[in-house]
Amino acid sequence: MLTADRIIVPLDVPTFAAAIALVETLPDVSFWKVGLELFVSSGPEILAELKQRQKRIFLDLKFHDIPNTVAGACRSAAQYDVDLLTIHATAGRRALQDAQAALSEATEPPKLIAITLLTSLSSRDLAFDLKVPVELPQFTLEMALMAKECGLAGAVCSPHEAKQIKQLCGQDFLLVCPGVRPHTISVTGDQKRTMTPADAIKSGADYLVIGRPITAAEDPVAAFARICEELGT
Ligand SMILES: O=C(O)c1cc(=O)[nH]c(=O)n1[C@@H]1O[C@H](COP(=O)(O)O)[C@@H](O)[C@H]1O
Repeated sequence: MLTADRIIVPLDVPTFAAAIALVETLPDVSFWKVGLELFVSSGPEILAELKQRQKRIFLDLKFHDIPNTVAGACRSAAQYDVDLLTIHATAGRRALQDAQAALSEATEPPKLIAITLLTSLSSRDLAFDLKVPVELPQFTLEMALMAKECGLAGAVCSPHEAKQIKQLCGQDFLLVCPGVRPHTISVTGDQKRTMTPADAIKSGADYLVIGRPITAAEDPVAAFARICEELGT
C-alpha cells in the first residue's frame, strides 16, 4: 500500500457542500473520514457521493450505548458499504460482541474498530476526571485486548500506545491513530497524546487520521504532499 493511502483525512465540516469542496481540493486523498459533525448535519448522502468517487470511507460515529442499541446501529451502518466503523470500547464486552455479531450478518461488513481512549485525554484526565485507577498505557491495552477478544478488527489509539498494542494483539490487529502532528506544527489544539506521522508509522500505526494539519493549512494540497514526503512516498 502506498504511504499516502495510509492517511485518512476527516471531513470535519458542517455541510455537504463544504465536504465536497474539501474532497475536490484534495484529489490525492483516497481515504476520507465522515464523523459526527457532517453525518448529523447532512446524513448518509455524503457516503454515496464518496463511493461514487471511488474513495474509501471511515464512518466514525463512535457508538456508545447498550448492547441492543449498538447492535441495531451497526446493522443500520452496514447498509452503507463503508470500510471502517467505530464503537467505544468502554461500551463494554457485551456491546462489542453484539455489535460485531450484528455486522457479521452483512455480506460485506465494515471493519469494526474500538476507541480505546480518546487522544484528547491525558493520563491526568484519566486519573482525576474519569477516576480510572490504572496507568493510561495499561488502560488502552486492556481496551484493545477486549476488542480483540470480542472479534473486532482493530482499535483506535494514540501512536504512543501503538507499539505495545501491536505486540500483544498481533500484527493483523488494525491500528488507526489520530493525534498526529507533523514536526512543523507546534500547536496540538485539543489533542493531548500526539506524535509525528513518521514516528506514528514506525510505532505500528496502520492508518493515520490527520485533520487540521492538512485541512486548516493555508495550502492543504502542499500540507498533504509534505506529510506524504515525510513518510517517504
Ligand atoms: O475516532 C477518531 O477518529 C478519533 C479518535 C480519537 O481518539 N481522537 C481523534 O482525534 N479522533 C478523530 O480524529 C480526527 C483528528 O483531527 P485533527 O485533530 O484535526 O487531526 C478528528 O476527526 C477526531 O474526531
